[in-house]
Amino acid sequence: MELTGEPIRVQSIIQSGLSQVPPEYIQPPQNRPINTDPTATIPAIDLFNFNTNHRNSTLESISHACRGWGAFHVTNHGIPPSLLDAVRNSGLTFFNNCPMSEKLKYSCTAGTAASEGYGSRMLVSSNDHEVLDWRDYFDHHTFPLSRRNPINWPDFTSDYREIMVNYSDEMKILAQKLLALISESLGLQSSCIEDAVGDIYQNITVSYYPPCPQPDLTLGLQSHSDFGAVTLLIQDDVGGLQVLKDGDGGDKWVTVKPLSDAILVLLGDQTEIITNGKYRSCVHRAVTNPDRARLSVATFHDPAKTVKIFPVSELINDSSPAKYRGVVYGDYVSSWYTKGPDGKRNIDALLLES
Ligand SMILES: O=C(O)CCC(=O)C(=O)O
Ligand SMILES: [Fe+2]
Repeated sequence: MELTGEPIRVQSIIQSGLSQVPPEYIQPPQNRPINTDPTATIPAIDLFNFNTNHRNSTLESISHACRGWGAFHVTNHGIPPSLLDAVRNSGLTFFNNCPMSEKLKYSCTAGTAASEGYGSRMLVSSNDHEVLDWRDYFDHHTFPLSRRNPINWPDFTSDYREIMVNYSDEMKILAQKLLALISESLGLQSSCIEDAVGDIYQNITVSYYPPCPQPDLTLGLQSHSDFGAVTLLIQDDVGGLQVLKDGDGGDKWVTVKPLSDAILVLLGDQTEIITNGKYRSCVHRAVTNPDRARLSVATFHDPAKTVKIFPVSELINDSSPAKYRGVVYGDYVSSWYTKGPDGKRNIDALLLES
């Protein structure tokens, strides 16, 4: 999602045989991947295929995970493991086997935020101190259907587009079911959060993190929270995703250990606003390693750019006044692209005085 300049793919840097990362990928000391807590594990919630007999205990687990982490794994979610594998394999085959000259034909448009296609760098700015991510990605526009045009996606493997379409459909249904459970876990009508979001805009980003010769100095993806409603993420067995967890001894980074066939649910900033801060969006980042390329697939579910998001009235009262001012989603996204997260959660700009 780089907005300016000639794109450089991280994979081509590594293919050139460099033993040190170029200076623009070196993080300042305070952002380097230290301060990890090896003992903590993010919650895993068994959805029992949405069997209503388990609903109450599931709601309780969701409430707990959303308050404490803003992230949790789900198992028995109803998506066939073969589809998760097919998506991972299709992504890996594209990044590993498709020649760079072919991949570049899909380059996303420079100068346009979140444009569809093959790219690198998470964000931009006019800020000279910007540090780049050790990551390449492919972004797919998938919902509403008017945005979905599989002709823009790779066809390096003959079933790539079909698999992505299938995955997109399944993820949207799962996201809707999860938003219903998340609403109910707050005592709200099951449609509450989805009603606030409106028509779901879905993007699927396949991220590829090449091996990095200096993982202690770099980040695959800098610290951020996703700005939409909910992200569903799968990764391969390499590992490298970390979530920020608060605790008595201060904030610590916790590695999300790959859990076979599970899907990671990450709450985004709009869910934090809608729930008036009862549930927090999850701050996360990706670290690199020197040995193996890593792949993840993040499916974002967001409001339309024109929708105004604000805390739902049911969660506002005298003892819990509105915490955030309303924001037009498109304005929220543009402010992020203009300023970048810059160590501060973007959402904090919306905090009302209490
Ligand atoms: O690669 C990962 O695990 C994280 C990806 C991510 O956070 C994103 O694309 O927003
Ligand atoms: Fe993210």
